[in-house]
Amino acid sequence: MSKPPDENMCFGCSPQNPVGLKLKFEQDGDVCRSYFIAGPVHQGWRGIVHGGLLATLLDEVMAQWLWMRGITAMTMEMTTRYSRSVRVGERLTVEASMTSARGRLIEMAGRLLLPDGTVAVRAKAKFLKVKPEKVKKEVPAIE
Ligand SMILES: CCCCCCCCCCCC(=O)SCCNC(=O)CCNC(=O)[C@H](O)C(C)(C)COP(=O)(O)OP(=O)(O)OC[C@H]1O[C@@H](n2cnc3c(N)ncnc32)[C@H](O)[C@@H]1OP(=O)(O)O
Repeated sequence: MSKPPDENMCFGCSPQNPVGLKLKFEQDGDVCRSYFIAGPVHQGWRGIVHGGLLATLLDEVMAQWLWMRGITAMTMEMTTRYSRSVRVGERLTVEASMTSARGRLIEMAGRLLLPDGTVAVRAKAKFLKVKPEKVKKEVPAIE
C-alpha cells in the first residue's frame, strides 16, 4: 500500500480527484446546498441517472453540512426514497439539514430536486461523530 495522499482526494468534493464529482457547497441558514448536472457516464438505465450516484450526492451534502461546521462524522446508516427518475443533463439541486443531535449521533435529512422544484429523492441518514484521527488514519491509499 502506498502512502495516503496529504491533499483532499474526496470523490465528492476534491478539485484534484480526476474522476470525482467536484461538488461545491453553499450554506443558506440551516441548509447546505450543492448543484450537479449528471452526464452520460453517470447513467444506469439509458438516459436515467444511476441511483447510487444520487445517493452519493445526498451523502456528500449531508456530510458537508457537518464538515463545514467543524464536525467530523461518518455515515453510519442511510435510507433513500427515489420518487422520480432523474435524467442526464438536468441541473439538480441537493440540499441537507440536520434533524436531531444526541451525543455522538446526528440525524440528517437530504433532498434532491429537479429543475422545476420537484423532489426526486429524499434521504435520511445517521452520522456518528468520530475523532478526527480516525478519518485521517483511514484515508484510503492510492497508487
Ligand atoms: C478533507 C476531506 C474533506 C471531505 C470530508 C467529507 C467526506 C464525506 C464523505 C461522505 C460521508 C461518508 O461516506 S463516510 C464513509 C462511509 N461510512 C463509514 O465508512 C463508516 C463505517 N463505520 C464505522 O467506522 C463505525 O461503524 C462507526 C464509526 C460509524 C461507529 O463505530 P463505533 O465508534 O465503534 O461505534 P459503536 O460503538 O458501534 O456505536 C456508537 C454508538 O452508536 C450507537 N448505534 C449503533 N448503531 C446505531 C444505529 N443504527 N442507530 C443509532 N445508534 C446506533 C451504539 O449503540 C453506540 O451507542 P453508545 O453506546 O455510545 O450510547
